[in-house]
Amino acid sequence: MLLYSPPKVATSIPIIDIGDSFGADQDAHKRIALEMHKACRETGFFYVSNHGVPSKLIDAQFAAAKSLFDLPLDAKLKIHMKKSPTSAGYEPIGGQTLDSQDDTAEKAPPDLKESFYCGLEIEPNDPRFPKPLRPFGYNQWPEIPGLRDQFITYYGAMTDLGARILRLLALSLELPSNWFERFYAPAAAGALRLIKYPSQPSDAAFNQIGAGAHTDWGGITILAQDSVGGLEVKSIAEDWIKATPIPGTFVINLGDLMARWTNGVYMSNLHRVNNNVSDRDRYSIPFFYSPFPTSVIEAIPTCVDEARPPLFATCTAEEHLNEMFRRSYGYEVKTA
Ligand SMILES: O=C(O)CCC(=O)C(=O)O
Ligand SMILES: [Fe+2]
Repeated sequence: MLLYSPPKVATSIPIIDIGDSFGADQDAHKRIALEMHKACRETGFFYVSNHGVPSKLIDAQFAAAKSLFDLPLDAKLKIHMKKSPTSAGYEPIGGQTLDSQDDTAEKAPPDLKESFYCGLEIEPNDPRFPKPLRPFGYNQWPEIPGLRDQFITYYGAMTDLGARILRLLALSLELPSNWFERFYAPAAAGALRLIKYPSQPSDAAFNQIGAGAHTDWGGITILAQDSVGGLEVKSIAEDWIKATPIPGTFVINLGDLMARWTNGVYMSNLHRVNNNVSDRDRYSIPFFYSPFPTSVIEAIPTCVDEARPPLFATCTAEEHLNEMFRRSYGYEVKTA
């Protein structure tokens, strides 16, 4: 059983080298898992280095992002996410208010960002998806040569890395390394997102920033960010810590479903993006690696005991994600 002790105040986000997870030495896997365990209790954020994703592939994904956002607005609006039954596509500036998770709080202004989502590219008659299901298929691609192939390759690299990190997280919770796999079958729910944050204008509304404070909703997030900076993470002492860009790393953070699985032992932490420090646009590429929508999420055995009864009600992955989508976009996803 994992003994619950109060988390420490973190002043920085650790860099965890996961290179040894590619080798066979199980003790090395456990050492990495222990580092993750600490980070997940302190902030729910860590960087990974030696992750195995080629820098060329990441650079090409940023180039693809730039070419997409450089399209004229009318070309982007033709692939608006509201036109896809799985909400894959383009989100214009002001389309989402991430600081909206508390349904009862005063509404924050919408985010100063534009974005694009794609899900898993599927064949038309894939028996796993008889009806539209987020985030599977119904992707809308802009007319940019090679863009779809680039996305599919990057998406594949992200699902491989996501599965690797989940195996380490399972070890970090004293579970067999394949423990999470059943929840990611018959397919992992991976949502690949591109975001462009304009430099915040001086006439932005009070409290209007690139992305308002929010937690991520799903399993884990794998974030590639450019060199501009602006991502900030809440510490337990209620300070905001900068997740400064570090070349060769991804930022990993845990979503709400991981907090539910771990009965709150691991943190799904608040974060926000503030692009008021530079006069440059900022680009980022989050990949949300979540369980299959119908997976039932409840506290895992190593995180519950008499002194720490389950904190969250049981839910399906889809119920939680759809509710959070509704709060931040102001409409319901109409998938099966
Ligand atoms: O752009 C970033 O650095 C973070 C984006 C983010 O938090 C999100 O899309 O959930
Ligand atoms: Fe986020």
